[in-house]
Amino acid sequence: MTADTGTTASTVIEYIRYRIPEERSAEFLAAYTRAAAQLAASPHCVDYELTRCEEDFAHFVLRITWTSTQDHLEGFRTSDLFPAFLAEIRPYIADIEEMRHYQPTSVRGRGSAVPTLYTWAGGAEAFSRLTEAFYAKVVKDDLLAPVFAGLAPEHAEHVALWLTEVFGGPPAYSKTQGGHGHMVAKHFGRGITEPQRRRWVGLIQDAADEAGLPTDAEFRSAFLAYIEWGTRLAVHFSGPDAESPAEQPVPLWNWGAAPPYQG
Ligand code: HEM
Repeated sequence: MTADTGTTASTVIEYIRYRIPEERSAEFLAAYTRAAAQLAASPHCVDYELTRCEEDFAHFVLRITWTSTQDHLEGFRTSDLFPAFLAEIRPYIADIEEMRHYQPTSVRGRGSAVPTLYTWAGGAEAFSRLTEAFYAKVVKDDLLAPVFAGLAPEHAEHVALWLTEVFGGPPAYSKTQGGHGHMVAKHFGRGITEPQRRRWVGLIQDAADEAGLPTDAEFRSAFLAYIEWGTRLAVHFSGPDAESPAEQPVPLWNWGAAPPYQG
């Protein structure tokens, strides 16, 4: 899954370094503001950002993530968008100091400026409280009790470990139980219905309230997005057409469009 970064294995990052004399920097920025409309419209462009050096105002770096080098050179450059783009930036071509494509390496990640959903929720104890409250409801529920008949005593804690890992906590589920494929396989053949899925979604939200998980809009919307995604996968993989998925890492869920509010 690439939801975390919005990029795929073949994406490439182009860096263009400019040195623009102070007296031309305003027109340079204005030209790029217009040229950016062509990048924004290109299906080959993932994202772009023009930055200016704090220590030396003459230095600018434009970073463009392309879906691939070939898509940049043969897709964007031969597209209808390119002539308008080139017309804007042509006056600055002689000011380019470097223009090359860079491949990402495995050295990448996030710092801790934004807490993980796991930390925000209250850590491992919060997820244990959540699944305990949840399965206490499940075993009394008319639609779900039959699905979970003969539930293993460790089930609630396993699901807590899973959620802990998905929301950015320690990788305890994949270390002690298995990866995504292992978890998905637990749902094979169970024939989960849409009403049962809906009830699961409703009860886990009730359990989140009861277990004291944060109620802010940003956390709950990200939490619910995962629950929607996960329960819909569970229904799919419990059905007659399900095939074993290739083993893949546990999905790492993150904040949605709204980051946490830290007043
Ligand atoms: C976000 C949604 C879901 C998550 C994160 C989730 C998580 C898990 C995990 C981690 C396991 C394996 C537990 C273990 O290793 O012992 C499991 C098993 C199971 N899940 Fe889910 N699940 C989800 C949705 C559902 C839904 C919607 C249903 C049914 C309505 C369901 C029914 C079951 C059943 C019956 C098992 C097997 C329990 C057993 O081993 O006896 N799950 N689930």
